[in-house]
Amino acid sequence: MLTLLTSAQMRHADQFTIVNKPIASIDLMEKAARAFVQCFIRDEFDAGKSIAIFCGKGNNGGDGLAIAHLLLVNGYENVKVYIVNFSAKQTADFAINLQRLDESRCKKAIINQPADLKHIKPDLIIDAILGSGLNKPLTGDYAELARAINKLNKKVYAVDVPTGFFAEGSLTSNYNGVKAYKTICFQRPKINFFFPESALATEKYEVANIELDEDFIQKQDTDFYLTEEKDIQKILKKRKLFSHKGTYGHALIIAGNTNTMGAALLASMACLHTGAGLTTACIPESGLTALNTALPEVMALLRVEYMRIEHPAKYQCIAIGPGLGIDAENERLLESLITANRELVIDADALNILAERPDLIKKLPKHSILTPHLKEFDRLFGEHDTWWERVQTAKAQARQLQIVIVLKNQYTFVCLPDGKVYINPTGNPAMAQGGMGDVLTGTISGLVAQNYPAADAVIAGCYIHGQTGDELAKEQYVVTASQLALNIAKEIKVLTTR
Ligand SMILES: NC(=O)C1=CN([C@@H]2O[C@H](COP(=O)(O)OP(=O)(O)OC[C@H]3O[C@@H](n4cnc5c(N)ncnc54)[C@H](O)[C@@H]3O)[C@@H](O)[C@H]2O)[C@@H](O)CC1
Repeated sequence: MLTLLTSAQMRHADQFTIVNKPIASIDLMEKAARAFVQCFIRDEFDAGKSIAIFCGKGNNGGDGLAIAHLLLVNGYENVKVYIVNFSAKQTADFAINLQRLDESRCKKAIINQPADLKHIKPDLIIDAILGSGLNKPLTGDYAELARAINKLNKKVYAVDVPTGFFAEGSLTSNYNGVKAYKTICFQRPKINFFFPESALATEKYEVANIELDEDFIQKQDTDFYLTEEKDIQKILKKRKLFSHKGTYGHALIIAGNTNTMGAALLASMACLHTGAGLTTACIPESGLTALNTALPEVMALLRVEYMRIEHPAKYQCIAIGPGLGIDAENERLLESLITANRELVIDADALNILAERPDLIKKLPKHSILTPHLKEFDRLFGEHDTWWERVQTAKAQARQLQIVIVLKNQYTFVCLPDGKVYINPTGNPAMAQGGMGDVLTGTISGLVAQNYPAADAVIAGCYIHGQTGDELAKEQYVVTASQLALNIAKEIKVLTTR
């Protein structure tokens, strides 16, 4: 798990490295500039392009000056630095790099006001005006300058963070900073890169390693972690010799209705391909033929019969919700399962039923797993203006109710009962189609059935689900839910044998 740090924590990591490595602050800046240039050159190898580097007078600007020098050294002829002179304050490292640049043949100009930008027509822009030192929203000349840079409509590479972008905390939808094509940030991604509103500030990001003290960084107290492939490899177990279907658990998927039987099929299919020993789908009678035809390995239990079962102890996992419908009978069923105090995987319509029954939310069995998307989440826990606020609520509810909340998005937030948030890095827009959530529920259920603890099942389930989609998207414009379900077993094999 990669710890994700706030800007203040990153500053501590910088300082710790400077004192303990030891390395002079100016040399660390040089290292950052080198790391940036290495990434930049990989993308933009045409040394003939004209590059405008906008530098503030803090350390972000200091990086920009060092980058200018290194680009010249690397044969980029048309580099020009624009010093943004809106404040008299400058840092010591900025001053040293300015002196170094004065001694080189780099072209330089001063921007005293945003209007000075009028006649600039570069091919590329590097934004090093304000970095992680941002302490208030952009106003006045800075906001004006950001607007003018955006109006140039050029490819912008941001150093560490785009000017005006807060690395953590609530992001508003009226972002007024520099809009970057790519942000090359140092050592760690910023927490806010995983929040949807960041799309207004940067299309993508790349992390450049500047050799800060990793031990120190990993030990920082944080609520945010980024899941890595090696974490999943540690979680997943190989199939055992002499094992049989009973070894891998029995999952009950309560899903589907007259017009939504597909959801039950998709969740059951994913559960099967994730490796549950037995999968039973609890469905309405109208879905029997479909189930028996499409998924011969899955057993059927008619919903009316299930109503009579009082002790669902024979299942290692019970999932409820995909395509379920929100009628009174399903509400009674959900209530009886919650009252039986068995941990559940709760999705889709079961979440919608819960949203109408706050009394049931309070009684949710500990270690239950909720998998809402944005709208389902807000129905459950109230409207939120920003994703940051939404994730704060998810963290608080997961802790208070001692449940796992899987807040689904491009980067899914897995909120655990201990208050920690694990951000899932896999998945892609080709997966944005109906049925994907049903497949995720089935994947998580398959792992719970195999006796993985709730947190492991969810962290691994989200990763496998996204990774399977990423592999398919390499060759496809869109990935359908059933294709994804069918490919899960292949991806788990890759993860357990790599
Ligand atoms: N040794 C270090 O600390 C390292 C720092 N690095 C760079 O340093 C950056 C951080 O540098 P700084 O802390 O000097 O800060 P910045 O260069 O981001 O900002 C400079 C100053 O701008 C002012 N400011 C903040 N918000 C403003 C606003 N809305 N309008 C106008 N002025 C505003 C603040 O007073 C701040 O000190 C990182 O993003 C990174 O690029 C890298 O060189 C790696 C090493």
